[in-house]
Amino acid sequence: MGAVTLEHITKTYDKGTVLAVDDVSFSVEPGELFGLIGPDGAGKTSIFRILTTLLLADSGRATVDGHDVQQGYRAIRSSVGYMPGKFSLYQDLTVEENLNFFAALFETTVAANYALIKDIYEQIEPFKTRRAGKLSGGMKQKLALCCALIHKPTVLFLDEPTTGVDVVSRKEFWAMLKRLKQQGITILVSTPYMDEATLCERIALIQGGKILSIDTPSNVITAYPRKLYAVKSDAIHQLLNDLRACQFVYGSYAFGEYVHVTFQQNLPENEAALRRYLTEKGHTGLEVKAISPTIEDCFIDLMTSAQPSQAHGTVVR
Ligand SMILES: Nc1ncnc2c1ncn2[C@@H]1O[C@H](COP(=O)(O)OP(=O)(O)OP(=O)(O)O)[C@@H](O)[C@H]1O
Repeated sequence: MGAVTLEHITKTYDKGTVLAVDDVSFSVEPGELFGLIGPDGAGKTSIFRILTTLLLADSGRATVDGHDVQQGYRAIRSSVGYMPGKFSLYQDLTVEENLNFFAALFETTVAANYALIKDIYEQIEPFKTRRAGKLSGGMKQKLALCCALIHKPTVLFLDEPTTGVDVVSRKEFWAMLKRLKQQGITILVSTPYMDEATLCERIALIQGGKILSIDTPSNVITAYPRKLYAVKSDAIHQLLNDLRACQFVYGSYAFGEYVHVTFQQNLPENEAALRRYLTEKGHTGLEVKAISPTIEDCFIDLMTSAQPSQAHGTVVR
């Protein structure tokens, strides 16, 4: 049995008018580092709250560590670690006091489980007498992770742990997760950052409460069904408009300094035809090159397959 299983979980809010989680099923294997990847409002927090027994699903069944989220909620609460998306520690308590508090809550001590948090705690130890509210984003995140780990959980739920954290701290954080995984902890992590997807062993891409794909990041990329091009010209806004109006273009969206473009059909003559079309439209400084898709491109393709009207979206990085 998976360390975490969801079968047809559905969750609505506001008397059924807001569908937050739509018939979601997946399982996470013991010891796996599994990512739930999707934009704001996709349903990630709702799923985490259901799995950590803080929220009841409308329908479906879910288990964590073999315990049903409804009948076995006590067992789940004592065996999982949860780091919510919003900073949830006591701002007025010091680093040390927060840690001791969470240890006491689980009837253990910091000393008893120090080995598990040592690597992470050593980085914030110089600030152990500082109030949590006065820590930087990266340090708050490390303290929250220590508190989530202090009772040696078997499954760790991390809801958007790197949101609002600087790039260096994000990198360090993922390195910490890898080390935790090596200790046999199952980790379910959510993130809106598509580039973090490749750091997970398997990912579920989620949008509008629905799972679009579940696989390893490399399989998700291999399954990308189209040839993808990066296009640039001196007039990027005009370029977006012209691509949108082009009959043989399927999708186009801004991606950094380029526009990513796919075609209605994967034909060898597409590239030359696009160059001709854009030159006739008066574009200068034109660059058209075939590229490999990223997870973000895969996400956009899966999303537009579900809703073709969104083929010409705008992604700003
Ligand atoms: N308590 C609530 N009442 C009404 N609607 C809610 C509530 N909580 C979440 N929602 C709605 O449910 C949908 C899914 O929200 P959820 O927080 O689960 O997504 P998320 O992927 O975690 O996004 P975010 O990072 O923005 O929290 C959104 O449309 C959200 O507005």
